Amino acid sequence: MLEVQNIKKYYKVGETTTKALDDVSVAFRKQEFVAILGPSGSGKTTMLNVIGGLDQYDSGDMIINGKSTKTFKDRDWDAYRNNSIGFVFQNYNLIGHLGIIDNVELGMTLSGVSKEEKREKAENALTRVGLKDHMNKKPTQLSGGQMQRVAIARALANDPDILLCDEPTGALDTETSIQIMDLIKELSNEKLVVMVTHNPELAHKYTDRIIEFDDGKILSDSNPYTEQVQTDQFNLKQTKMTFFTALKLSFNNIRTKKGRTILTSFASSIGIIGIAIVLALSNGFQIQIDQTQSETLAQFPITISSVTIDRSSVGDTEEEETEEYPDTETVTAEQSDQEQIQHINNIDEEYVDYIENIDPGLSNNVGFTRSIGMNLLREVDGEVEPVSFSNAGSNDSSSAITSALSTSTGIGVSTFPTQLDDSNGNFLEDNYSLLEGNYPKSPTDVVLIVDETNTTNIHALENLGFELESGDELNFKDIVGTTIDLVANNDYYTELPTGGFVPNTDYQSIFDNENNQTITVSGILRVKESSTMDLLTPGIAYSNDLTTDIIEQNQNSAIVQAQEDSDINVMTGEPVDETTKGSLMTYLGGESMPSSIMIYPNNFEDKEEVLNYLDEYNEDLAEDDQIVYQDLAGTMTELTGGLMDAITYVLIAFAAISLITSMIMISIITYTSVIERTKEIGVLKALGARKKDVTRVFDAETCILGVTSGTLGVLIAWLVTFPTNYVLYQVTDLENVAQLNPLHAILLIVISTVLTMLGGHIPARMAAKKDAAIALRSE
Ligand SMILES: Nc1ncnc2c1ncn2[C@@H]1O[C@H](COP(=O)(O)OP(=O)(O)OP(=O)(O)O)[C@@H](O)[C@H]1O
Repeated sequence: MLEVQNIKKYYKVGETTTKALDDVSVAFRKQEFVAILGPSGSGKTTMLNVIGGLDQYDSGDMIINGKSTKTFKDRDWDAYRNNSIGFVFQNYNLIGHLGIIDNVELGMTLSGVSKEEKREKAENALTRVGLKDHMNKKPTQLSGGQMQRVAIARALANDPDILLCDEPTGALDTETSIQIMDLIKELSNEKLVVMVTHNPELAHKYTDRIIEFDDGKILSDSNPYTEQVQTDQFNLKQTKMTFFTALKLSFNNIRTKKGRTILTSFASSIGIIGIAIVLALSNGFQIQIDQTQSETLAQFPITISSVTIDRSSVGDTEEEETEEYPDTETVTAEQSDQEQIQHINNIDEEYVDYIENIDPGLSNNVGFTRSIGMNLLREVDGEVEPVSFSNAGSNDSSSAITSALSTSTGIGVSTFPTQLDDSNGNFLEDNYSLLEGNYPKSPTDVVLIVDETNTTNIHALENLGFELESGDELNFKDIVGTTIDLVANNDYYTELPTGGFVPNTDYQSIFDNENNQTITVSGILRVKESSTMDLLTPGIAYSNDLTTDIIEQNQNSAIVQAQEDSDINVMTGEPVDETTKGSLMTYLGGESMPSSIMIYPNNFEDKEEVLNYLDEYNEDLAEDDQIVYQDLAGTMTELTGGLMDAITYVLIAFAAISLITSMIMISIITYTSVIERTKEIGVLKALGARKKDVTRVFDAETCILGVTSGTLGVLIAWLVTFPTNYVLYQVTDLENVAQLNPLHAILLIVISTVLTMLGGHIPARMAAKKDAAIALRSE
């Protein structure tokens, strides 16, 4: 059945070598009761541990059912202990946090026996040792004798061939000892029982065979046996503990130290709480910022002006190292910084076409600004007078600033955007409600824009010929239907014999000209409350088509032709430079290209694609030919977004420090737990647990701790968001700023679990490496 041949087991500590087993050879029968007797330190326990596969011999061989164990790997030894061996120890070695039945089932749990079978076998074993009525107790609720019975039941439960008992009655009184010995004697009728004892009397009374040990050698053997050659096939069923079993085992253990677990989880959740709150706040702030941005910034279009600033070139200009306060007698001529970053966009027909081809799904509205002068006349109270669609007062300098602002921001314009796709909504109808009259139907229909309080610019009305004081109220009907004559350049300007031009001042006669087009104020529009595109400045607004029509009509007019050929202002006779001439030509309608283009993306998200589309145009162009656009909203978003990100990262970094601290703490706690559970590790190993299984038990424990602390952290952080939001609402009027993203919450729990498991894994590995024999000897 079992035979050891020339087994040696030496322990080397420092200089001294202890020969615990010194060339021991002995064979055991399949069924007998063997006592190993000997003085303390003679090697009895070592012999038992070697036979039981808890300790490995240095040299020699052990043969089980004819099979040599020389080639045994760790997992074979684990399986051997689990399948073939039952251990009974002097001090019982029950696992305190498990119930009696769980202790008995443990070996079977390790080998993956089904729940029902396990329970049945455990109950049978407990019945056999006479503990049927105590099955539901905890080990601590039993007497010493009863505990040893549980240990015997545990050893029996998996029905091993060999029962190894190390001084099973050593801790018991005489009467209880007798009961236990009777029980073991009974078991020896069906199994090989090897019992280590100090007590020769007990050995002689109960056992069939006495082997005496001294100094690691066999002194005598009362009933030697020579093993016949066995042909039995020796098969081992590998043990395997599932992670779930490990979890259950650890959960039971953790349950016995609730207070410590709660405190640990809370302490290690602080890092998670910190990160979760930072994330919740930054998430909420970002949502607020994004909302505000997409609401308010959507109206900031992408602007393309003929003269613009090339931001990308800021800082590009090569600053030569120039000496300060030099002694030279020369002056260096250099362009100003502004000039260096100024970029002239050559907006030509090709580019305008390119813009008009933007996917209407991305941006359906494009505004073109053409600073053109219109020759307008209106009959007021029987008298014809010149009027204009301008908001400028008679001596108003602010209008220049407003118009400069509107060309760069796209807000406060008078030309409503052109729709790229007519079938898809209508800019005016979507954003402005009609108070009176009609939405414009033709290019010659203009509208009066009023703000939320039905107020419009007084100059807009004055310039149309209405006589008003500030604060006066005008009936809708007095405005809607007003007609204005638009006069062509050729009819409006008179050529002087000198070649100069002057506006004809006989308004009545030009007014009666049949060539004139009639412009009608078709309606009064007010911006809708829901509108995110409040672009038009209060006053008269007209379509881009009207300006292009006027340009078409006037492009070949006499005054335009004359101005084109001349370097003096044909109206004033003053000499003009290129730029002034350019704006003069534009004013007279001689320039058909817009001075600026504003693209209004449909929403904040589509803007990126529009920008890509614009970038594509520039791809193969030389730097000077590129069209540079301004994206004011983008610049602002980058600023705020970047700032928010930076703040978030810094705060998370701080919170992460506490996460690392808690990770270290968990390692220490796991380490303590490993020390505390050393005995348990020994027992698990004696029952056949693999290294992996032991690691698993502790990994499972840290896993539970990680999940608990992560969940606790997220839960606390979530609860904290309520008072935080309340306070923030009181202080800033912003609602629900702190919002814990569920995805972040889950991620944090996962991070907490992974980190704590990482922190606990090293102590867990240490536990697995513990020598089973040493672990069992520990107190
Ligand atoms: N892990 C170890 N490291 C070093 N020496 C050890 C180790 N384990 C046992 N020994 C030594 O091996 C010898 C045999 O020890 P063992 O425990 O087998 O003796 P024993 O006969 O069972 O003694 P006792 O009856 O007191 O339990 C002893 O001298 C002991 O000091």
